[in-house]
Amino acid sequence: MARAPIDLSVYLVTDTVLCGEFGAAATARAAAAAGATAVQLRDPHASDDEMVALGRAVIAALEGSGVPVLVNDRVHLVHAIGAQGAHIGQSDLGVDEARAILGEDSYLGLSVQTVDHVHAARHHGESIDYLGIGPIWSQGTKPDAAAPSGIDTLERVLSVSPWPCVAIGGIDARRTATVRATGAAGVAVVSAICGQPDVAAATGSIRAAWDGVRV
Ligand SMILES: Cc1ncc(COP(=O)(O)OP(=O)(O)O)c(N)n1
Ligand SMILES: Cc1ncsc1CCOP(=O)(O)O
Ligand SMILES: [Mg+2]
Repeated sequence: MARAPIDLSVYLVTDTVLCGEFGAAATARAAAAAGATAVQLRDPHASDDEMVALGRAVIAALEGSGVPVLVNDRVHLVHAIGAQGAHIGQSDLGVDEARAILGEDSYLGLSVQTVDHVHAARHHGESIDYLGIGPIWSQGTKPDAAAPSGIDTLERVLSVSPWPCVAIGGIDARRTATVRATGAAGVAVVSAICGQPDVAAATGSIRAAWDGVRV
């Protein structure tokens, strides 16, 4: 297994609708320039063809940045897009199936909501690169998400996880410092970046909060 560790500190998850006319590709580029370290392409409403076109546009926009792109759910599109990995959840295809599609060189993230989910995934070992935990706080981006779990659940999952963990759900610059204090590897953010009037400034404030810089 030759995958380099992935920097998850400021992890942008795109939302095509929220990004609006500015677009997911321009959002990814502006966010990367302002300190986002990873991008997840997430669009539950897009067809596969639309997802491939969007993904290629995001990859092109990020060229030279070194920021990896991971595809939400649609693992079968990762290679067509030229992405660096995928993110799956408890209701998606399984880790073994995803890893078989991806091969050994691509990143794979898994969503968990509970400590039991971590224990159930433990045998996958190095097939998984990181966990996404959430929603931690109330959020309006994913209507079918579980109820917010609170920071206590994040701390409990962190205490048993053999993988780096990112928190997701209701995270903005103010809450980023709270997440960092738990020992998480990063914050995954949708609406605090996508559709913001100044994407670079919004990302920069999250970056600064993660880095502990007072602004
Ligand atoms: C980083 C990160 N963490 C969690 C999720 C949620 O994944 P999932 O539960 O599979 O829900 P969908 O995003 O697929 O609707 C995520 N996407 N990213
Ligand atoms: C994709 C996802 N998974 C759990 S919550 C969520 C959406 C988080 O969106 P926001 O960052 O706008 O709260
Ligand atoms: Mg999913």
